[in-house]
Amino acid sequence: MQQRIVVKIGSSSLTSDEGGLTHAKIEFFAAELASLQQRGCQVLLVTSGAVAAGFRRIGYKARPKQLHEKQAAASVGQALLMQAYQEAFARHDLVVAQILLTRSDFSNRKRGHNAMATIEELLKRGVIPIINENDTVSVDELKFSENDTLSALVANLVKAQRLIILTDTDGLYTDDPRHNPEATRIDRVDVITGELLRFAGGSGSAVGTGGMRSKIEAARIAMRGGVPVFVGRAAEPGDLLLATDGSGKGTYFDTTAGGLSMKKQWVGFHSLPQGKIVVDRGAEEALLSGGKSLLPVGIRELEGDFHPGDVVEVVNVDRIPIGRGVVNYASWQLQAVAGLSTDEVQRRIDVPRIEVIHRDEWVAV
Ligand SMILES: Nc1ncnc2c1ncn2[C@@H]1O[C@H](COP(=O)(O)OP(=O)(O)O)[C@@H](O)[C@H]1O
Ligand SMILES: N[C@@H](CCC(=O)OP(=O)(O)O)C(=O)O
Repeated sequence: MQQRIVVKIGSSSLTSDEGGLTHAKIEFFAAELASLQQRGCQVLLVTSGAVAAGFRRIGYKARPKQLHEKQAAASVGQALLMQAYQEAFARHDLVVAQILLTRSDFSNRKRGHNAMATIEELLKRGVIPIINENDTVSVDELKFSENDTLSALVANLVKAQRLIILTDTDGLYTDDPRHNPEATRIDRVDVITGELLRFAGGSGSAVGTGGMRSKIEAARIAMRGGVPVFVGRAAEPGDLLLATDGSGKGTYFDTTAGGLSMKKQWVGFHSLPQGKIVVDRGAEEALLSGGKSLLPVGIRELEGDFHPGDVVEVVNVDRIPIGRGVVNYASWQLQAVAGLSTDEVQRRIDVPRIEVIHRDEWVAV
């Protein structure tokens, strides 16, 4: 089977801090991706840069902050970005396709399936799908904002053999290397720990948004989907091939397990939770360490109006999210039996399954 590689390029690698595309960089990356394709890989590109490419053209002095301003800048910049990619890839006889996605395209299974079918067809025909968030229609509370998360969801969706996140630093350091010259690079990560997350700060440039923090979060999503990740830099010709082969300038996040099933990935990362359930310490332990299902007895409170089959977020008594799952109860039913023993629940209401969330439909975060 052909190797399938998703490459994500951040705004900081494509544009200048003052705004506007750096065409030499686009040409460099197009050549790098073309060499990967020539080697027989199927290549998908997740690109940022629409806002950064467009803001100066429409009169903003710096990257705008308000949502409607960013959307206006993105709608101008996205066209400029695609034009630049189209011209750069044409020099390598490659055709590109524009795919703009929102979070709801992943949460709605039919739309996700359609996007997937389109991408498969494009790959079959040797076309390079170029994916960005559909910035002009994304609403604030559901926005990806940075494209790191989007690239991880895409990598999981297409079952990529590797996700390569290219940025302006050569990997994850023990502190932001722009501010701390003593920081040292971490070459390999097997498990994403709290300490690792504390190393990672926000964006170091005037055009990037997520910083290293969102790259680690994205790596976590991809690793759970069974996709190994590289985060680093490609600055010299051949760097992308090196990154693909395991000797790139950056940090490798490895996976050992085969990854979650598509159903569990949907529950854990794509779905939009319709409510929230607060569980006590015993239930938290049963879900996280005991491999058990969630029963009504462990429920403290709930929020939201949900129905059987919806996904809800589960939080502990400190309100820290611990996972998500598919509920077997409507919120009004659960309200009536929260905290009660199984016998008591069965005396009071008639539900087809006693588990509030079955362990097969539960994903820890
Ligand atoms: N621990 C860290 N290691 C490496 N880079 C870090 C770290 N913490 C913060 N950063 C910053 O993250 C930046 C890359 O993120 P970002 O600006 O969002 O790039 P992109 O536009 O490529 O997504 C780096 O330039 C760096 O300043
Ligand atoms: N969709 C947006 C992404 C915004 C952004 O800055 O992302 P990133 O550079 O990946 O942190 C754009 O194209 O401008």
